[in-house]
Amino acid sequence: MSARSAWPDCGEGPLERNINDIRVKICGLREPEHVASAVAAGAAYLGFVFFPKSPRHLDVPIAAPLALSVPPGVAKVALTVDATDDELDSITAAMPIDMLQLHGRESPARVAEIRARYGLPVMKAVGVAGPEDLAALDSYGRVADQLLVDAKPPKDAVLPGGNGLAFDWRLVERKYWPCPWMLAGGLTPFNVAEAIRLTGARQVDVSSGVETAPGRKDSNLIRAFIAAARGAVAA
Ligand SMILES: O=C(O)c1ccccc1NCC(=O)[C@H](O)[C@H](O)COP(=O)(O)O
Repeated sequence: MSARSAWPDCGEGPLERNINDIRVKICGLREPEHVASAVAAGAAYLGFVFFPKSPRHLDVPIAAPLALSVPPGVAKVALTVDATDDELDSITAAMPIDMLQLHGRESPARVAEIRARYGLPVMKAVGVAGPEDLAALDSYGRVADQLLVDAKPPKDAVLPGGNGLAFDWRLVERKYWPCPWMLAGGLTPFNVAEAIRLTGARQVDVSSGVETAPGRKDSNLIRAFIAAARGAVAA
């Protein structure tokens, strides 16, 4: 993947993909079985969470073999929250990572700094609850390789993401930013097609919606989500 190209090279992946396909990211994977299910079902990105307060958190020595098991063509995304350089160093030194997802309060300057330091594409998560949140997407869109347009967490939430909450998709209906973007927040196998149709998103991200309990992924739900997303037609 080139530095500013946010699109992983899917040409040599286990599944042939069309450039027009909806790209799916399954986030918060912890078990080899679920990594394999997501890959076989056609996920374009797999997310590994490095945030100790999360039920999806992975210690680096546990994450490394999982990341190494991912075939070429499927992007491995390391999700961190306001990580220090030391923390990012330890993740990137231990396993092959294709993209860094920043899910904290990283400033645009910090996004640019991380991008330069690691030479990896960076996806910045931005929480949306109302129209006042949209300006941040413009500013981060100028420094990040991708935007993750996610639901803003409730004020008392322990997690800054992965809360299974949706926002009003009409806020981002047919919006364009300076870089590619991914829709997230409360997506499930049952609503993802409607979310794609309404927003025009070409990429979607899910965590809670393919779980039976926080942190417990389910292969059937993963397959159902990917099939529903890739079957959706964004008008
Ligand atoms: O998933 C987590 O536990 C998590 C922890 C800390 C920061 C972000 C986290 N997840 C972010 C994601 O990428 C989720 O996929 C995204 O927020 C959507 O989550 P969900 O609404 O649960 O599908």
